[in-house]
Amino acid sequence: MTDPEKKTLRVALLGCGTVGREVVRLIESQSDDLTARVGAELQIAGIAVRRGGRDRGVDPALLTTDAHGLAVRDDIDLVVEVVGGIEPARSWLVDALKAGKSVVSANKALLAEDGATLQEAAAAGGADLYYEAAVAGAIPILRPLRESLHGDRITRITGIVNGTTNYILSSMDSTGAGFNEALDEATELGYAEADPTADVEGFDAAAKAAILASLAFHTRVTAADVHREGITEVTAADVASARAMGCTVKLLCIAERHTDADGGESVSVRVHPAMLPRTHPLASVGDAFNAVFVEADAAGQLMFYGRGAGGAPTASAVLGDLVAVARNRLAGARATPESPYADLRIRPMAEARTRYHISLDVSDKAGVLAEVAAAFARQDVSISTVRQEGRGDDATLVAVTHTATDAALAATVEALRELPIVRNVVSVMRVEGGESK
Ligand SMILES: NC(=O)C1=CN([C@@H]2O[C@H](COP(=O)(O)OP(=O)(O)OC[C@H]3O[C@@H](n4cnc5c(N)ncnc54)[C@H](OP(=O)(O)O)[C@@H]3O)[C@@H](O)[C@H]2O)C=CC1
Ligand SMILES: N[C@@H](CC=O)C(=O)O
Repeated sequence: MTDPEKKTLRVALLGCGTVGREVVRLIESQSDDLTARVGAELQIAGIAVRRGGRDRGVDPALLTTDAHGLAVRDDIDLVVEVVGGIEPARSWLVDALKAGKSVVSANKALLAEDGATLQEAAAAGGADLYYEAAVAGAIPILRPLRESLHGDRITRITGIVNGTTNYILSSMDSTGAGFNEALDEATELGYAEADPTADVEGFDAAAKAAILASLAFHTRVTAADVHREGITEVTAADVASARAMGCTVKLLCIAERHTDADGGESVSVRVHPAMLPRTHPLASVGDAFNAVFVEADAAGQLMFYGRGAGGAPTASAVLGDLVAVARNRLAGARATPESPYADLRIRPMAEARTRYHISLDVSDKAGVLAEVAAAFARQDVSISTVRQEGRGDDATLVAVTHTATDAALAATVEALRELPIVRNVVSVMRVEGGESK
């Protein structure tokens, strides 16, 4: 409950791990400044963790293992959730919001799976729900989409939104590090999720892609609507092959607005590794940095860049939201939530227009090229470049296509697998940039 005399807002912190610890540090170390910016003191009234009895460098009297009890306690004004996962976090936040507590969350998995339920609870409780930290760590991207670009029409978002996979791919590219070694480093640095499968299999990026697409296109996109591929199949040979083409491999999230044949609109949202020309603005985004490239009708192209993972960068975004919800609360106001009014059709991946880089082990005989080219032609897929590496039994053909539907490209790969002269389809990867759709 807001104390009008003392002007203190009481904060329940759910989670005290990589991000939570930094939230505590920032609130404590900037206490006076935050009080001046908010107009009231932000006081941490309790901290929920899973395992009690550990020294966490915080006042032990604040610790509890009853997150739900803390979130709905009468004296709590603001709830910060930095635990992660769907349940029990959803139940805690729904009950806190219905009880009128303003909520700040970094939980992209929950927001992408069931943001609608949280928004309904926020509306029922007349409370704020802010989640800037859920996408791209410290980078302010959700607020620009929700506010600054609200008068424009966004057509496309291309992003690197997972720090762990970008760290792994950048290390493989620049130092030749192995996949597992780089993943261990990313985990040690606090970038990876509690279960890093969420990072390397693309679930984390897909959740962020769903949140970005929902805000950019004013429609409901959930994680289940996002085509998702991770980076576990990316090999050192793929990275070297990309390098030979003047490209680098990145895990991209791509959200596009389309005009359908009947004049209506649809959106496609996908996450997959892709070869990107080194001249592309996203190609130079290394380490655990993230970047989001936004294209809009009037604004043109914008790029948002910064630290996308790690305790302190993420806590920076959490604190920004905390100040915003605290101010709203003092003003007796609530931010107008984004409406999914556009209700756009979600296009399946098969309809997306992409390009493929295909590497084949072939028998180096006369007519091989013609047979391979015919397989592409049967699917109406046009080849942009083709080159042969090696000779005889070691011959490899590398083909890069022009843009075609993903369905036609996938069918081409299946047809190539059936050709007797193709010993092995060594790798298939999409290519982004460098050609209009
Ligand atoms: N790390 C990052 O770079 C970023 C993380 N995020 C998101 O922020 C959230 C937190 O991430 P992070 O700090 O890395 O995660 P951690 O795993 O480091 O911390 C999670 C915290 O939640 C606590 N917790 C887990 N289950 C419960 C439970 N049932 N009841 C009470 N407390 C519980 C844990 O307690 P205990 O300490 O006892 O285990 C721990 O303190 C996630 O949603 C993540 O996706 C967003 C952007 C970046
Ligand atoms: N595991 C995530 C953390 C931030 O969202 C990542 O690597 O980007």
